[in-house]
Amino acid sequence: MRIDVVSLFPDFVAQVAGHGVVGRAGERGLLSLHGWNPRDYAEGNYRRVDDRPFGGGPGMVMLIDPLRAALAAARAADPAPARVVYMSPQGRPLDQAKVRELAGLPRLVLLCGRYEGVDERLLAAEVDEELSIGDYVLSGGELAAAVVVDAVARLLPGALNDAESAAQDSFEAPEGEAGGPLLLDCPHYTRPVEHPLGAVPPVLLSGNHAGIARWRRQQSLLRTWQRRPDLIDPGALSKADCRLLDEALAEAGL
Ligand SMILES: c1cc(-c2cnc[nH]2)ccn1
Repeated sequence: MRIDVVSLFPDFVAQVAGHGVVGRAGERGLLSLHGWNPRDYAEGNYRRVDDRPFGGGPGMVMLIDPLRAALAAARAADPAPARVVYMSPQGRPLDQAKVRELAGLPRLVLLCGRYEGVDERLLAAEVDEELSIGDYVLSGGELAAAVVVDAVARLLPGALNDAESAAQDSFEAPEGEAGGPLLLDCPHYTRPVEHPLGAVPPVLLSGNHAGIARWRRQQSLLRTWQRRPDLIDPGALSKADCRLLDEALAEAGL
């Protein structure tokens, strides 16, 4: 998979590409990451990339032409069709389903804005979709683009080792449970068994794999119910999950 990032801060791309799962995906030939700086396509002595907003108001707006030229250069760098995504608070919230969709594409171009944003005419003409990583304003789209790059890289076949894959799966709908709820992860524990901060739940020390799987599922259901009830459609829960959740709620006195 190829990801091109259009940004006024190209070293940002190198930072993301050089570490962890993204770096390893690059080393394994699973992902190539490229940066394109609109300032390289800006004209005039000052190579302007922004200007004052029509209608007045604070801040600056990114100009159409440098962005358009950088996008054209990115598109032309590879024959595969590219999905152009603008990282913006006005975008659709990013979720794991969208990450899975993006990870299945041959190419992705991530457009990062700065200042007050980008001239709307560029967005209308060049952008396929806008994505938000949350309801807050950042200094620019680069950190949001890094989130997309990391989340997508983790889903590329061969990017994760076995332990990492297992951890990743805990956030995915379990295989074979089509439409099963996306649940929050269960609690995790490691040595020591006894600690001033508390003990490890005995079931995890029991060696009873079925019992451990049941406890983990129940904890995920309970945690999701308590922290992100929006992720659970009670009518869509399996009978087994309903029983587990009811039991956990009763035990918790909820
Ligand atoms: C995506 C992008 C942004 C953002 C871009 N520029 C300022 N904030 C915020 C949230 N999700």
